[in-house]
Amino acid sequence: MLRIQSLQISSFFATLPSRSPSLISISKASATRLRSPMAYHATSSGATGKLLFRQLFEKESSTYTYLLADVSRPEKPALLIDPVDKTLDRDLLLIQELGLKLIYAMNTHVHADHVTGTGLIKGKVPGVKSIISRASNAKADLVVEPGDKIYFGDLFLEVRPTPGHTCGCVTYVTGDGPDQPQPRMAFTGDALLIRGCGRTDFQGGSSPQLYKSVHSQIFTLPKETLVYPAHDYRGFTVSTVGEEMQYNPRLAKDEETFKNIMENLNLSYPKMMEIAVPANMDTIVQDDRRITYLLESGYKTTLPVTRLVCPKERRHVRVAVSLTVVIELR
Ligand SMILES: N[C@@H](CCC(=O)N[C@@H](CSS)C(=O)NCC(=O)O)C(=O)O
Repeated sequence: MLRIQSLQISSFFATLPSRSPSLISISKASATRLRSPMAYHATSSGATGKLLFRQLFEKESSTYTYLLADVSRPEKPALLIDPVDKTLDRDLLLIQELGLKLIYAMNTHVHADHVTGTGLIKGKVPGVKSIISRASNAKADLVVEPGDKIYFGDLFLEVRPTPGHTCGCVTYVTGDGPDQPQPRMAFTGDALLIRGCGRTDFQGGSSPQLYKSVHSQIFTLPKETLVYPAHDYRGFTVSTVGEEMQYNPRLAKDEETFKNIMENLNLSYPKMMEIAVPANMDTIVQDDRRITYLLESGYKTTLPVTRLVCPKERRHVRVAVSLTVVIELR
């Protein structure tokens, strides 16, 4: 008699010495650039899309993750903006419960205060593509540039360059058109926070550049555009472009005053910075290679390998393995 028993282990972590090429060999995956904005578009349906939107919070780093999906499509294609490793299981459960198909895991920039959930997602949900800006110099499956459009179903996000907090910051803005959500929504990362903005004292930060970015790329959007930042430290959840143009205590000022404010913030460096920046730069691309592992029982199994975090200065490589073991019982 032949019985097939299938055992699914969705996330299994191993800490391995970095010099163990015999067990796991990890190649550098090359990022692919999507060449034309239309390259993201699955169909050219004229039907009005319907947006499902959720704002999710990670309290240790006060980070917002955003879930967007086109629920007018049968497969309900979805994306996450700025997922956090610590809250990833929560977010993936929500996606599963809502019957969505996650297609993109995107970052607005290389975060310094938390580790992105992108790599974990790729280990747990096959087929998801990671996205970050080319200017960030970080690794991802798809690197985007100003003007690119990222389609999920009939809806899309437009990529606007907003450097200044980091050199690679972008703002993702929902599409402009009759079949796109109104008012528009701007996912500003750390460029523009509610009544604040990202600091400019590391990671290629520059206060003149941030001032120019926000004024030229965000404050030129319709005033009713909703502003959804990557962080809030005071309990705000959403603002509008018009509100921030009027009341932002930093960016509503003239440029000289803004620079002066930014030079005198006196913030301590994020506690996670030394771990988060290298981990998030080295994102986290599913490696196509597979390893064959000889089990103690004598059975062989083949496992897909995901590089999770590999800060260059660290001695160990952490590897996430999504494992399905098929045991044949005779
Ligand atoms: N205390 C937090 C870090 C707080 C911080 O520096 N936040 C950044 C965004 S994350 S790099 C920032 O730009 N803040 C601007 C501000 O005005 O607060 C930690 O230790 O993680």
